[in-house]
Amino acid sequence: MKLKICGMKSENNILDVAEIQPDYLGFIFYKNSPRFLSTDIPEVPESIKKVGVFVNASLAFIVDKIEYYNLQVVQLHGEESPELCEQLKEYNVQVIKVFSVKNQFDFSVLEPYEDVCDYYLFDTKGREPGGTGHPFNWNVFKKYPSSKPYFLSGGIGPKQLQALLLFLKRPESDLCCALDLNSKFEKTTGIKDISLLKEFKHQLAINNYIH
Ligand SMILES: O=C(O)c1ccccc1N[C@@H]1O[C@H](COP(=O)(O)O)[C@@H](O)[C@H]1O
Repeated sequence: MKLKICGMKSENNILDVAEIQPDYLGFIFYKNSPRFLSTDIPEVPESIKKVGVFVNASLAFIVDKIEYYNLQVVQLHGEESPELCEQLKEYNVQVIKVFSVKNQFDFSVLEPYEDVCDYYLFDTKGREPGGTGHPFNWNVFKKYPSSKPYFLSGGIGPKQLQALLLFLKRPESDLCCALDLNSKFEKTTGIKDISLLKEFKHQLAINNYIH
C-alpha cells in the first residue's frame, strides 16, 4: 500500500513531511482551496513523486505547473474530460482522475477514462471539490468493475484506522493501491501534524500494509 500526503503549504512543513517518506506528496493548485500552494517546493528525495492537484484547470495552466515544479503526477479533481487526460499523457506524467462519491456511485462513469488515466481516486462528494474531511461509504467498492488500481481518499484520519484495517482485509480493497491523507492530519489548515502522520504510518506498518 502506498501513501500520499497532500495539501502542505509551507516549505518547512513539506520538508518535515518528506522525512516520513511517503510515496507521493500532493500540492494543491486550485485558487479557491485554503491549501493553495503559493511557495516553491523544496527539493525532496527522488523516491517521492510530486503530485499536482488541479480542479477544472486548462491544459496550459497544468503544463506550466508540471514544468515549473517538475511534477511527476497530476490529480484531476474536477470534471476534466477524457481528452484532457489523454493530452496530459504527452507530458510524461501519470494521471490520476478523481471521482466524488456520495452514498451510491454509478461506476459506469469510469468507462471513458479507462484507457486514458493511470489511476482513479475516490473522494467524498461535498460542496467544495476536495478536502471535505468526511469519509464516504467504502462498501461502494463491492461493485468496482475496473481492473485499474485506485487511491482511497476522503476524510481518512486516525479515527478511521480500525475501519480501514477491516476494509483492507476485504476483497473489494484488492485494487486499492494508495491511501490519501489530508485534512485529518493537520495542525492548522495546510500544516501537517508530523507525529499524527508518523503514528498512522507505523500502525499501517505493524499491520503489514506498508514497509
Ligand atoms: O484539500 C483541498 O483543499 C483540496 C481542494 C481542491 C481539490 C482537492 C483538495 N484536496 C484533496 O481532497 C482529498 C481528500 O481530502 P480530505 O482527506 O477529505 O481532507 C485529497 O485527495 C486531497 O488531494
